[in-house]
Amino acid sequence: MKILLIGAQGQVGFQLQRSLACLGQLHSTTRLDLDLSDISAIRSLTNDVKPDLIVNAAAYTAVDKAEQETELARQINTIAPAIFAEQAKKLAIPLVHYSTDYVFDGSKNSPWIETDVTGPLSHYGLTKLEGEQAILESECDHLIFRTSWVYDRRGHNFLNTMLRLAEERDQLNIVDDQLGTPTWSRHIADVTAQALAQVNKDESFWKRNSGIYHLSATGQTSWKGFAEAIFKLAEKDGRRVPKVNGIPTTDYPTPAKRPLNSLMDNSKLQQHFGLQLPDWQQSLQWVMQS
Ligand SMILES: NC(=O)C1=CN([C@@H]2O[C@H](COP(=O)(O)OP(=O)(O)OC[C@H]3O[C@@H](n4cnc5c(N)ncnc54)[C@H](OP(=O)(O)O)[C@@H]3O)[C@@H](O)[C@H]2O)C=CC1
Ligand SMILES: Cc1cn([C@H]2C[C@H](O)[C@@H](COP(=O)(O)OP(=O)(O)O[C@H]3O[C@@H](C)C(=O)[C@@H](O)[C@H]3O)O2)c(=O)[nH]c1=O
Ligand SMILES: [Mg+2]
Repeated sequence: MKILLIGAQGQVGFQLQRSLACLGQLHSTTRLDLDLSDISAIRSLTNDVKPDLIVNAAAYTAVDKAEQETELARQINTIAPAIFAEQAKKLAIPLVHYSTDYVFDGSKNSPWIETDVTGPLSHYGLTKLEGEQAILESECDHLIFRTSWVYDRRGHNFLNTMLRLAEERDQLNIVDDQLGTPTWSRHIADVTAQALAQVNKDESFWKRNSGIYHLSATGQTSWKGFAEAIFKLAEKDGRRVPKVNGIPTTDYPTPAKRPLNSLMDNSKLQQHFGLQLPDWQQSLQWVMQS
């Protein structure tokens, strides 16, 4: 099997290079090989590579900047996935894609399920939602994993922001009324590979399983709770850590609005693939020790 992996230098894409390696021959691209704002380049690359599967881990993920760079965010998060889906349908191959908790408005009092009504608060969330919709409308075989609060040792993420700020500041004000679940990019990649490993055993795999899946770690916290867990582990490691003050979202104005409740119910993932992620604190410990 030949797998075309897009976004191989991102948090999830980088881990996918490792996780997908045993499933087949990988053709990985980064921004240098394929600029996703170039529609004709997307079409010619997929036609040239002739993959058996496309995995798109690229995205415009700068949530606040997306409020300004609206058109670029739309090109990467909506148009590019639409073209991949169109190509997948044309070549009769499946597409794996990732989306976000930010498609929701955060108003629910319990974890979000896949069929809940969406209502993005930010332009990033809107463009990601429209990317999902384009894939569904294309009617290609697909898996869309909606994940949340992704972090890793490398890349732009909350963990690395906190470790950087710890060097610079004695105190940090962190919002404590946005709830969610930090999810290690390695586990997103592992779930992707383990779900795909089930394809060959099941002739009706795509017919039965095409759709959206929530995919986050187990447990829940706030951004303040995430920061405190990071600093607890960093302190054990002998690093200097700042004092963390909890603040409401209203005291931390940002260009993009974020959902108050980002919690995701992962039952559908368990039901279809028998897969689940460990508790977020366990994963954070592994990441910090690595
Ligand atoms: N990060 C998070 O917290 C969350 C992410 N997700 C979703 O998960 C998926 C993976 O995200 P994650 O790995 O964190 O994202 P990253 O931001 O780490 O990686 C995204 C990759 O996309 C690439 N990219 C951006 N624009 C272009 C372009 N014009 N042409 C080619 N490549 C481009 C980036 O390249 P470059 O490095 O050169 O900019 C980067 O390597 C995405 O669909 C995202 O929306 C969902 C929930 C949470
Ligand atoms: C740096 C900092 C952030 N915050 C708040 C702002 C925000 O509400 C929250 C998280 O900030 P960040 O900008 O790191 O996170 P953000 O970019 O909103 O993270 C999101 O990224 C996209 C791609 C997703 O899909 C989401 O799942 C989510 O992971 O923490 C503080 O309260 N204090 C601080 O010092
Ligand atoms: Mg961010």
